[in-house]
Amino acid sequence: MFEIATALLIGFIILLLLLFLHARKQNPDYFFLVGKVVLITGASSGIGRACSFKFYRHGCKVVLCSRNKAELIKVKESLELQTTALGVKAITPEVHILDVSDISHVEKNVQNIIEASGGKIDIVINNAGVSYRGHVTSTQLEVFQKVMDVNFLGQVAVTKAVLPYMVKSNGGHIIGIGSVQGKIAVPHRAPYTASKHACQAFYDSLRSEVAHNNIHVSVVNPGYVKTNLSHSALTDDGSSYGKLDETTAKGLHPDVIAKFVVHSVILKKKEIMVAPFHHKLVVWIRLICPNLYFWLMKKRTNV
Ligand SMILES: NC(=O)C1=CN([C@@H]2O[C@H](COP(=O)(O)OP(=O)(O)OC[C@H]3O[C@@H](n4cnc5c(N)ncnc54)[C@H](OP(=O)(O)O)[C@@H]3O)[C@@H](O)[C@H]2O)C=CC1
Ligand SMILES: CCCCCCCCCCCCCCCC(=O)OCC(=O)COP(=O)(O)O
Repeated sequence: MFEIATALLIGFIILLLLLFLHARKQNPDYFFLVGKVVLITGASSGIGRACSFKFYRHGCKVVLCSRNKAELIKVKESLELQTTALGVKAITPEVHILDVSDISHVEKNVQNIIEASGGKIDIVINNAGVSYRGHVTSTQLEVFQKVMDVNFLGQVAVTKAVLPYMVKSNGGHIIGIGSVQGKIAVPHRAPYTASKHACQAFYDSLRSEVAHNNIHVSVVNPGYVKTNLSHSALTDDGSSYGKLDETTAKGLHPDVIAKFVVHSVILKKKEIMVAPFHHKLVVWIRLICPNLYFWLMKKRTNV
């Protein structure tokens, strides 16, 4: 009887210890971010803009990049009206024009941006992206090329530009903003979902290559988010779709995604999916029961 009670007590103490260690691991240390240099692509709108606010408020130096300088300046001005969290000193944001689809120049352009911001880079948020609405049969090949350039090769080129700096300083964090569509393909999104699947594979491959350099790689996969994404989506002939889809309008607030991006850095998460339960279920169905997934997707197809 005495031995059983002792064994139960020891078991209970071990359980408490494990719970304590787990809670410590999950407890975000926001001070970790203070003074870090964070480069954000697509910072003029939506998720990128929301990330700029979160990292700025945590005391980071945010380097805001996109093609639209006027919009970036507006983001910078709004940031400067903010107070920082944790009572830390704010660092003036920087604004730089960067077109991630200008593939042959992106590496050099990003290196110039890093040098102009002090020659140091701690965190990169590869967020710039464009979506698509159309049918494969009627879509010009140039549209596939454009979506892949912005969403995939753009992220690869920015990553390649920052890696030498991170290797040299023996640390860094690269975050790819993917999508649920990097896990499952849906109809009428062929180039978009292909680009997001490519990114997922790229980061999964890169993660193990750079781990020994103390460089962390996270992929954040959102479901629908209320941004301009459907508006600027490309169509079959390369023109913009120009509409706010109902799915987008009813999507999550970009701040929610930005909060998970911050957590992915602080908690060094390899992958986070920020989506409703039924989206996560379809990802599992694709793995476990592919024929059910094929049937579900056929039902979603407008022909
Ligand atoms: N909204 C959603 O439902 C979801 C979005 N995502 C992903 O989130 C990311 C951000 O999109 P989101 O905020 O929703 O959409 P927005 O359209 O609001 O923002 C897209 C951003 O990307 C920038 N961008 C587009 N093309 C280029 C380019 N060639 N070079 C540089 N920047 C570019 C735009 O800046 P500018 O025009 O100033 O250059 C803009 O800042 C994308 O990767 C998207 O795939 C993932 C899942 C769901
Ligand atoms: C047996 C039970 C099955 C439950 C079935 C539910 C069926 C729902 C299908 C859901 C498909 C998931 C789509 C997810 C799409 C998504 O969230 O993508 C995020 C984006 O990147 C959005 O970009 P877009 O340009 O497509 O707006």
